[in-house]
Amino acid sequence: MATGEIIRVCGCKGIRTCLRCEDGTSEKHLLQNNDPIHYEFVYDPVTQSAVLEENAVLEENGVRQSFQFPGVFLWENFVSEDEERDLVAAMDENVWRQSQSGRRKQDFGPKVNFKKQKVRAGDFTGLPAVSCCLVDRMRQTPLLDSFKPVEQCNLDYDPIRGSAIDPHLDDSWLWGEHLVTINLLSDTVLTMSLDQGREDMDTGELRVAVHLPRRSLVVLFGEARHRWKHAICRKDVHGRRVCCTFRELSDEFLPGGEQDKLGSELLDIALKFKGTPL
Ligand SMILES: O=C(O)CCC(=O)C(=O)O
Ligand SMILES: [Fe+2]
Repeated sequence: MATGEIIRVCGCKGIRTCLRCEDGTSEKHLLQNNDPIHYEFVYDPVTQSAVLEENAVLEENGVRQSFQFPGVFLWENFVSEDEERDLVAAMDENVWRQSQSGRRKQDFGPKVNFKKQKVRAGDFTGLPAVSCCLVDRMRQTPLLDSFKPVEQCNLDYDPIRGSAIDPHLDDSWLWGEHLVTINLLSDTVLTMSLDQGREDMDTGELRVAVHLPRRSLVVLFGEARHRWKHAICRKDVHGRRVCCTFRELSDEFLPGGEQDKLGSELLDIALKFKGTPL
């Protein structure tokens, strides 16, 4: 080991931290407290709009009370309580690997190098057997009727580890239009954010809280997929939370695309549902 190299007890790298590596000697976590001006909205699934939170007195800054927020689809009670218990029990039979920001993960998907834009099957053995009926069920809604997941990533969040995921956009070179997540074991909030605000508002950051009930499924597509970043804030993890995110292929890997042969090989593996985590 090189002199001065820090031995970390967790999966964090670079600017990411969790409660285990914020030991008081690192000042990196202070970065997380520099909270610039932002405006808080709440997503209303009935009107599919973002509504300014109560008590917010922001109108004098030219901030609107609400705006349409397309690209979020919420399916409450997607899994039953019994299914939730069985799904998590099946996941816990497999190893959880340490990941960044206090998360743990299990991956079922092809071997990808996003920087070099290279993908191959590698050791991928397919999505897990327990997901077969979940995928059949999600395809019953028109939005997902042709959804073919090629990757599943399970994440485990725990308030004791300070688990979170920073605001980010998912890759769109390999992954397609719909990001589908099943939220298990506790309610949480998916925080959507737009750094520059909207043209018809002033310049502060905008945040829209999408409340995710336990056992619900959420789909991000359109603007909510490509323009708005998404995050799970540490303050919104109240108990153990496990989620399963399913991703489909982008057009480049679908019939007629430049890499359609590779795409169909990967889908053949994925949809046999015989996978074990990588
Ligand atoms: O935990 C979640 O619901 C979101 C996870 C996520 O955004 C990701 O894995 O890219
Ligand atoms: Fe994401």
